[in-house]
Amino acid sequence: MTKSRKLTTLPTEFLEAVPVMDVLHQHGYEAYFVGGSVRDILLGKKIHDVDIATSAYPEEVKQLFHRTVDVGIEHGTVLVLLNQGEYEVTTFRTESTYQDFRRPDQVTFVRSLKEDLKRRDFTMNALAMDTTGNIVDLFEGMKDLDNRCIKAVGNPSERFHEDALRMMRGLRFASQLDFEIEPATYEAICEHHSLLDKISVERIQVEFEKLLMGGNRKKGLDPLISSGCYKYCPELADKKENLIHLANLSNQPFESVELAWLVTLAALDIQPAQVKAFLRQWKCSNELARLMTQSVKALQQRLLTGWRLDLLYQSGEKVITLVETACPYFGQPSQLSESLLSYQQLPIHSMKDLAVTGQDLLGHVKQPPGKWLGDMLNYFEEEVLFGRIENDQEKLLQAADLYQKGDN
Ligand SMILES: Nc1ccn([C@@H]2O[C@H](COP(=O)(O)OP(=O)(O)OP(=O)(O)O)[C@@H](O)[C@H]2O)c(=O)n1
Repeated sequence: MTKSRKLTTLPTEFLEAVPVMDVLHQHGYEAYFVGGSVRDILLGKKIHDVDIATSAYPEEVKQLFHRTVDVGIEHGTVLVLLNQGEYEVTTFRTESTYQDFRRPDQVTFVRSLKEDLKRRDFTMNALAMDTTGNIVDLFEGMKDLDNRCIKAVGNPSERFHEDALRMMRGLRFASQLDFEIEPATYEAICEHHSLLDKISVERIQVEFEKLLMGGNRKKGLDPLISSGCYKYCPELADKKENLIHLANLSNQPFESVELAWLVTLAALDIQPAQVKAFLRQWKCSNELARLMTQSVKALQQRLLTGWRLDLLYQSGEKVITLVETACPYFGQPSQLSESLLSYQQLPIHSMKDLAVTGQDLLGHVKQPPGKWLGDMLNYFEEEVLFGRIENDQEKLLQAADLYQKGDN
């Protein structure tokens, strides 16, 4: 497929954007599809959004369309609203000086497609496609796609000095696309990994998660470790051995980001009490941190001794499902349906399921509300869960009398 220099049929995502490009053409400007969508369509993958690059300057783009939004005008990007769609149109540009290794210090708008493609990270990302499906391939991107190879455009050191994140992007593409990193590009990553020091955690996190979620994770993790890039990922600098362990687990793709983090945290031997601090360094959400704290704890126990009743109860279906799905990565078969059944068969699933409420107890015991009430409910919760008292109102009220007498 990638041998062809022309796509015979354009998918809808591209066709819908053609009217935008037609307007640009009618006014004498060039316009092409560029970036990830061109790469992905040539690989037969699903397209997210299409990016359009043009020789028109941002102000010129804005004059041609009734409805536009300045989404990143300093970098040349204007959002064009046409018919029912929204299209990012970016002026051809060069990015000359990158003093902070992050963002181009100086964007220069140019009229030449070649100049624009030449500043892009990898040859497979430096392809352009016109509205008829013709591929413009100035840097042998098609050959590299065919060879399943990630190769920097031009001099890799220059590309990584321009934006150090590109090294992490290269590793994540290796995992996502199941591609090899070309030797000179890999060597430059080894040489320049410390430039990642300047990159924000948020951007590294995005690439790391994509790497974990890729179809061939090992292909991204191995060079992440061997190149030294891992040292610039939060909290991983002294985790080389654990990362190797992670890379050598089953390479079965993760079906969710939560599962990816759970297996990663367990392989890295992060203890439940450390999970929150660890994920905070990664700028992950508090919600994920809470879920992972519970899940790491439950996974440890599941792998060691199997589920305990109280842990099933505290975990709930979401954590049980995650943990069971993680088990095969650590050499234990998943017992998802059995564990969910055990959970469903618990006598209660929360305190709300108790056959008595706080109000019932207040009415029965005839004591002003106080700490005793919470203690009693906690006691009943445990007794009912472990089957020592039946979840029946009458039985619980009798038990309340005994409890009051200190007879529990
Ligand atoms: N650090 C970067 C980021 C992006 N690009 C260029 O900008 C395009 C669009 O970038 P982006 O949307 O971030 O990534 P994609 O390559 O489209 O991949 P994906 O959508 O899978 O993240 C890339 O293809 C590449 O040509 C680049 O050269 N250097």
